[in-house]
Amino acid sequence: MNKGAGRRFGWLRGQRKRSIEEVILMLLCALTIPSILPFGVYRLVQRQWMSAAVDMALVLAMLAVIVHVWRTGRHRVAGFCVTLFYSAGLLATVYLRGTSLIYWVYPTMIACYFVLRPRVAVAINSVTLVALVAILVSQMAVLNLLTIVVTIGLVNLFAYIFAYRTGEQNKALHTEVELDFLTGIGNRRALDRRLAEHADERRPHLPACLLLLDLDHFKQVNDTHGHAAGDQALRRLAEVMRLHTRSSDRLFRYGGEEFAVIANGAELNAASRLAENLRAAVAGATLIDGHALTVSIGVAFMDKRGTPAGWLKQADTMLYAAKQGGRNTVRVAAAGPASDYAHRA
Ligand SMILES: Nc1nc2c(ncn2[C@@H]2O[C@H](COP(=O)(O)OP(=O)(O)OP(=O)(O)O)[C@@H](O)[C@H]2O)c(=O)[nH]1
Repeated sequence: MNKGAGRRFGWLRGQRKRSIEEVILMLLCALTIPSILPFGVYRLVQRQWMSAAVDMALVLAMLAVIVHVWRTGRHRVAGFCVTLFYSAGLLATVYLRGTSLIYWVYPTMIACYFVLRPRVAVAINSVTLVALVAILVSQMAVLNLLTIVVTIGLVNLFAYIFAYRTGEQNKALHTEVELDFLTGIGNRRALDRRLAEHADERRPHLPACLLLLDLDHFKQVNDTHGHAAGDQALRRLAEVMRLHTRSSDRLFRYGGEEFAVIANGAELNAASRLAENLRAAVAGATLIDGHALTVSIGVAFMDKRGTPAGWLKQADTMLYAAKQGGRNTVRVAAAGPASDYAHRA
C-alpha cells in the first residue's frame, strides 16, 4: 500500500496494532447484530413490544461495545459486560416467549468462553443455568428439563476443557518463543513485545525505564577462556541481574552479550540507582574464574510520547557513551535532550 492509501485507510486499521482479544470481542458483537436484528424487526412487526425491546437493546448494546473497544482498546470489562448482556437477554427472551427459544442458550454460553477466562465463563453460565431452571421449572416436564440441564452442562464442560487447553498451550508457546535458551530470561522478541505493550497502554500507568547492559571486552573472555566459559559468564550475569532487580522488573537478553532491563515503576532517579547497583554487583561478582568482568549501562526513560525504537535508540546512545567514557560506567539520558551523568567505579 502506498503512503497516500495508507493515510486514507488509516482510520480503518486504527492507529495501533489491535490485540487478538479486541478483535474477537468486536467480531463477536458484530456477528451478534445480524443474528438478532431480523428477529427484533419481526417482533416489532408482530407488535410483540417486550421481546422486540429485548432484541433491540441487545443490538444497541453490541454496537456500543464495538464503538467503545474500537476507540479505547479496553476489552476486559467490555467482554464481561457482553456476556452479562447475552445472559440477561437469553433469560428475558425465554421468560417472555417460553421454551421454544431455549436453543439460544448453547451459542450464548459457548460465546462466553471466547471472551472470558474459562473459570469466569463457567461461573457466569452456572448462574444463568440456575436462573433458567427457575424460569422453566413450571413450564416443562421434569425429564425435558433434566435433558436441557444435562446438555447445557456437557456443552459447558467441553467448552471449558477446550478453552483451558488452548489457554495453556498459548502460555507454553509464548514462554517457549520468548525465552532466551542460554540464560532463561526473556529474549529480544519478548523485549520488543513488552516495549510495544508499554507504548500501546492507554490508561495512565506507572513510569518505566529501559536499561541496556553490555559486558566490557567480552571478546577477550571467549578468546582467552573459550566459548563455553563465555556462555557460563552470560548465565551468571543473568543470575546477578535477577538477584539485584525487583520481581516487577523484566529482564531480557537483547543480543549476544547485551542485556536489557525494563524497570517498572521507576523514574529516572530510581532507574539510575538500579543501574549503578547492577554495575557494582557485576564488578564485585565472579562471572568467570580468574577474569574480572564489568558491564557498561545506558538508561533511558520510557516517555509516554516516545516509541519503542526511540527508547532503544536513546538507551543505546547512553550505552555507547558509557563505553566511550571508559566502560564499567552508567550513563543516564536526561528526560529532555540526551544530557547525561556518570557513575564510575
Ligand atoms: N560465549 C558467547 N559469546 C558470545 C555470544 N554472543 C556473542 N558473543 C561474543 O561476544 C563478543 C562481543 O564482542 P564485541 O562486540 O567486540 O564487544 P566486546 O569485546 O565486549 O567489547 P566492548 O563491548 O566494546 O567492551 C564476541 O566475541 C562474540 O562472539 C554467546 O552467546 N556466547
